Amino acid sequence: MPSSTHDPHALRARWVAWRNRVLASRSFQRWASRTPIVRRIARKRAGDLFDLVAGFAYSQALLATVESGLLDLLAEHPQDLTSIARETGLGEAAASRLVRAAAALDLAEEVSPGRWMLGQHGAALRGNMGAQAMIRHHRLLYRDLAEPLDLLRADRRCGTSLSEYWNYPAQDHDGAAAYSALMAASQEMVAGQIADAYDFGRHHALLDVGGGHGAFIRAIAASSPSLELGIFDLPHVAEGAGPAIKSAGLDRRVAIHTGDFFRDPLPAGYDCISLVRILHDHDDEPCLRLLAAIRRALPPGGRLVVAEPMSGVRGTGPMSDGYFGLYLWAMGSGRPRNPAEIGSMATRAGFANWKGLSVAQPVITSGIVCFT
Ligand SMILES: CC(C)=CCC/C(C)=C/CC/C(C)=C/C=C/C(C)=C/C=C/C=C(C)/C=C/C=C(C)/C=C/C=C(C)/C=C/CC(C)(C)O
Ligand SMILES: C[S@@+](CC[C@H](N)C(=O)[O-])C[C@H]1O[C@@H](n2cnc3c(N)ncnc32)[C@H](O)[C@@H]1O
Repeated sequence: MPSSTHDPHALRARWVAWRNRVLASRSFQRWASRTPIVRRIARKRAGDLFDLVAGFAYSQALLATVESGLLDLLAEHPQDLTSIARETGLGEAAASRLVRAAAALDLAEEVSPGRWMLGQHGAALRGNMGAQAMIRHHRLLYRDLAEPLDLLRADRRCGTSLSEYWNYPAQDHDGAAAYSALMAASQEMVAGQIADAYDFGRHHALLDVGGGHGAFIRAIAASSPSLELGIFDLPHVAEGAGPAIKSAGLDRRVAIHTGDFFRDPLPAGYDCISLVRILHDHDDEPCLRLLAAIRRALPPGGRLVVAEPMSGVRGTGPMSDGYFGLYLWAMGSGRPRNPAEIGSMATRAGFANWKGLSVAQPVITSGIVCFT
């Protein structure tokens, strides 16, 4: 639609159109690349665009780094190519190609000629088993994204690798165990962020709805020792929570409730309910039903804590819309939402108000708390 003089955004659109014509011009690009000061911005922009183009190759170099065992191998002592080749089961030429790619991505670092250790990204990733599990899991996502436009054109995204993997109600015991293990592996980083941002110790009892094998509840149990705890999940998932809860010595403190949160009432007696990485899986209408069920289960003064990656939060960059948007599309339901969208759904479902939580690493999760 052509911009009219009454359109309050017309000025911005005209500026963007002008700016983009300039940026697209080869002669402007050549001028900017040669000109002091501007040249720095031009290089940065060109590098950013190259990274966007090469992202898949970077991701696969990352996968090879994780799968080859390089993260452990380079952790403590410098290794030369002979030992890298031997330990990764690659030929020397291939090992050299891999470790150089890893170094280019800051996963590895050449500490003396021909000897390698972990780089800074490599060091952070080595301690993060959740991120490593996700890197392995991305095989399914990349399979679904091989023809992205076909995926976006499809009305119903059933039959994708991710829709089968996350088919919650229809999963058999093994399928539920696989996705619960993936979630549990990545839960440590999420729970740590939320426990630092919200004091669960102010409550008497916390119910984690969609709590899987209880990784979130186990983390909160450690930081809030007087809290009573519960998990609610589908029967074939919750049955897997028992052994983990027992081996953590929490079987007297954690109640396991089973049911379908879209059909069955949630248990009463909890003054706090958490939804960790649940709402973004579902479209708006089922989310509203779930939020209304949670509101009904909470007593006066009760609270709901929602934790998941959210869009529009400073520090998240392209993570939410650029990654989770496509991930959830391939999964066949849900979407990333910003804190205000989730808060407004909660108020439509009967909550009085909400506020955002200040989370240290919003690339891992954001959070809001909703008040009855
Ligand atoms: C001390 C010295 C030498 C220098 C100091 C310099 C300094 C301050 C360095 C910073 C060090 C530091 C604190 C690093 C921290 C790094 C962190 C926290 C890195 C975290 C990385 C997290 C990653 C990569 C997480 C990835 C998560 C993914 C991909 C999650 C995917 C989740 C999915 C697909 C969930 C699916 C569930 C569903 C179905 C959508 O509901
Ligand atoms: C993405 S996982 C998140 C698990 C956990 N909260 C976490 O962050 O690691 C979604 C969880 O919701 C559960 N779930 C999905 N649909 C459900 C339903 N209709 N009723 C009860 N639980 C359900 C799944 O079994 C799974 O444990």
